[in-house]
Amino acid sequence: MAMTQDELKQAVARAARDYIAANVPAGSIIGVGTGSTANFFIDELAAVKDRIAATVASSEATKKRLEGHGIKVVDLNEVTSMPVYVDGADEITGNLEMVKGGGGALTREKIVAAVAGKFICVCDQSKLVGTLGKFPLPVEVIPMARAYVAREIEKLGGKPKLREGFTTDNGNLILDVHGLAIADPAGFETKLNQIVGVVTNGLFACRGADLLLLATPDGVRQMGK
Ligand SMILES: O=C(CO)[C@H](O)[C@H](O)COP(=O)(O)O
Repeated sequence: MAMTQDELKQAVARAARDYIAANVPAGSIIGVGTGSTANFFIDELAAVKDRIAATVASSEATKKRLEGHGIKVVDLNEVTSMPVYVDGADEITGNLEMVKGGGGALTREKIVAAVAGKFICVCDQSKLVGTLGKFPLPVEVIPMARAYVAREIEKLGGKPKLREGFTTDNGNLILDVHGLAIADPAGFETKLNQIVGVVTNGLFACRGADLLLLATPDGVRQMGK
């Protein structure tokens, strides 16, 4: 019988847990992402929680779920060394460039990932794409800059749509940018960051993932290292 998407997410979450148990020194601090795949990972991490010192959460939702399992969560400012950050993605290429932020946690995700030695992306095979941009690209904006940023994004060829009724953990808004086919992810990431009022965009290409664990019906494939 074909595996469901949730079964694939569960399988990749287990593979990430096993990777940590085998490769990350005992007593490490682990960065943890946001979303449904990250949630499966959190549930798996609970089984090896005695091996890790603590975690850093990329959202309030993740913090709540980690603490629900009795896993310690610390403030990123207390952390100087974090070997790995584990998170999902909305899209990822074979070069391990990603679109993230479907759950709206992109800014904290990018910050926690920046501190980590290695970004481990956990996905089911539906997320692997040739070109990024079919999934609307989330851009977090300061509320007073919303209309200006939207006009500037239109000049770059995107169609921004305000995520209605949504406020980020940082008190900002999300514009989801439709109609993109992103040929140069790192260049476009940098260009969007130049627009005044943009806090973060959901392209993770200047710093992409280091290792992709990709769940397929034939098992979990590894790309990168
Ligand atoms: O970037 C994210 C949240 O901001 C998630 O990693 C991304 O949306 C993937 O989520 P899921 O695992 O639920 O498909």
